[in-house]
Amino acid sequence: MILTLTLNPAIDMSYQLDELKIDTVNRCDRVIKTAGGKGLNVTRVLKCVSADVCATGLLGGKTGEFIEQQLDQSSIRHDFVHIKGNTRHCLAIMHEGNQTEILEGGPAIDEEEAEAFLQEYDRLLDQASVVTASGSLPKGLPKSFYQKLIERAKEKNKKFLLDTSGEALELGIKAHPYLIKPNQEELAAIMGKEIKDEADVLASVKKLSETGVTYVVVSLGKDGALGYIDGRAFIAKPPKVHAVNPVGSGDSMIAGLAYGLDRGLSPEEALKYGITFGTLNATEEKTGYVQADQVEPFKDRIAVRVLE
Ligand SMILES: Nc1ncnc2c1ncn2[C@@H]1O[C@H](COP(=O)(O)OP(=O)(O)OP(=O)(O)O)[C@@H](O)[C@H]1O
Ligand SMILES: O=P(O)(O)OC[C@@]1(O)O[C@H](CO)[C@@H](O)[C@@H]1O
Repeated sequence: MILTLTLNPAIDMSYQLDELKIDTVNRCDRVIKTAGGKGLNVTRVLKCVSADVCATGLLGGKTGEFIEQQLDQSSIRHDFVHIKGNTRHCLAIMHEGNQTEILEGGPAIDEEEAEAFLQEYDRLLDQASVVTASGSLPKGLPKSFYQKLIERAKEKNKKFLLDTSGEALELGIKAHPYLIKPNQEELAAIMGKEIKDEADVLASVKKLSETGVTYVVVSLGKDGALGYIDGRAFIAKPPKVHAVNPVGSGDSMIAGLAYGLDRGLSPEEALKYGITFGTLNATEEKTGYVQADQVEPFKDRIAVRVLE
């Protein structure tokens, strides 16, 4: 079973506008509301391909109820800890080929809620083979929270895939997760330097792997991704597609990596699933969605180039 963690979920509101006008009224007829937050996007994509997946995290208020209803309607297994605060909304405005996002900070978590989550996590961990942890940490949880979750997963020999940024990522790396997936911008932030080309990416992933992360994947948007494991580097590139809504493509990539690793596939094959899910998601209007029948034919078209 793949266990997905969403500690700061959201109702994602996606608005499609021909033009975003500033300092005036914009009216929108094309609105999609989704049970979101990065980990729930991962979950939904895994459900699209009928993977054995369970979603957990922290949810509260009417917004939390809406998310649970959506998960029930999609027959997605979930086991969230209920909190006193209200789960947040996040806005993504698609306009003139751009993606403008406004993300609420979300509710604050108290000590009792954090402890309740840890107990639930330990119980679910026993049933999982792969764990994905995605997104920002809500207020109230220490920045070392993912680090703690990784340590617990490692004690039980579970593969932990961490997709976050900033201090939560830096501290998480100290616990040696199985996989991290920064994009180019996040990589530059962790390394504290500009990442201009493939050589910079390669030098950075080597440094990161020396810190004890087993598998480093750097996602490169429409150019695919670079993977580094056991001293081997490879770039996987998807064929060109018409992108409609790339929101959640990084999350879909995590879903594909988890899907491949859960099935015991090689890191290269798992990355091909990652790119397949990421790219197919970008071609859909819905966030965190792929069409199952497109997966295998698309995966066969992904080119992998070994760098060293
Ligand atoms: N515009 C696009 N066209 C085609 N494929 C895309 C596009 N954007 C993303 N992808 C696919 O999704 C994967 C992950 O995307 P990206 O590198 O943008 O991750 P990310 O920055 O974490 O994404 P996000 O935070 O928007 O979910 C890419 O490796 C690629 O396969
Ligand atoms: O605030 P976070 O947790 O970093 O990001 C939240 C978020 O922007 O990420 C997803 C897209 O990847 C959206 O579904 C969601 O709203």
